[in-house]
Amino acid sequence: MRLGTRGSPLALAQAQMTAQALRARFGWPMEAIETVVVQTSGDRIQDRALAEIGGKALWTKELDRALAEGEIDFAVHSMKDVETIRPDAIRIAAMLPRADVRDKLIGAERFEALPADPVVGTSSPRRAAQVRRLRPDARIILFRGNVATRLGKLEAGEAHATLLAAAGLDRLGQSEVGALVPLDVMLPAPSQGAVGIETLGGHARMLELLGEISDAGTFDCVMAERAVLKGLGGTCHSPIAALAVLEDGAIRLRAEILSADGQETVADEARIARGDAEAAEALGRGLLERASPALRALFEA
Ligand SMILES: NCc1[nH]cc(CCC(=O)O)c1CC(=O)O
Repeated sequence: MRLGTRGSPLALAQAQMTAQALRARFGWPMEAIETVVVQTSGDRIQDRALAEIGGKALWTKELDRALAEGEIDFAVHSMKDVETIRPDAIRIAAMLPRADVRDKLIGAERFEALPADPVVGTSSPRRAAQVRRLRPDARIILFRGNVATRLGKLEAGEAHATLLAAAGLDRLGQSEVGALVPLDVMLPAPSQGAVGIETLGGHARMLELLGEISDAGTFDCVMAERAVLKGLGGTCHSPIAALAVLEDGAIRLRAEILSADGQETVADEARIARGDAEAAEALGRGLLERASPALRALFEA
């Protein structure tokens, strides 16, 4: 079976986790799964913000094509990097159990410990807005590239601090890096910490096999967060955070949108049934209805 993945160290680590989960579940030998690395435009273009160059499709379109053309049987993605609306032929077949969903601050123990007028490197509109909410004196500079590249920029003194997902650091064996940011300080991006596996909707055997290693709780929570994004018409231009967690058989869903300067936050929370995408979408739409015209405009681009 051929597993398609991007070639970044994080993507390769996630691909290995997925291959290992399949081998363990079915008792397959090492050679049963071949890893096929597909370079994506997102990996090639490093000097501009994702939002500027075409959004999340840059991480998926080459893998989508490899699936469609039968070069790979399934593709492994960070769910955070997978657009809300997928091509008709492609199905999210499974998700691995979710890791730590929180962000980590690297460069200081807490935001309050940063010097006056701190320079913070990130390319995420959500993180930039959440940082500015806490530290209006912060200056945000663009940090892109893989995890090692970003840590290298920090090391080189280009910024006082940066933010990375704990999940990515953990998967790269760098759990000791950075300080966990509490959820009430920074609600994570929709789908943060989740690894998803896609295949063709017409590939029945693959859908069935992948279903066997899927974590149903993670799947339902991440789908709820993606539905919030859909309700908002959100893209990677928009500062959006959402987190769903299982609670007594249902889902507790929290979400917020922020103005770029972090001075306006609209947040909401609801208990919804597992699988109720409509309720999650409605929560997203509700945020927009309560936003100022200026904030709403961020979502109409
Ligand atoms: N946008 C890049 C990206 N996509 C997924 C992760 C981390 C792993 C995850 O959230 O599952 C990262 C890096 C980061 O935000 O630190």
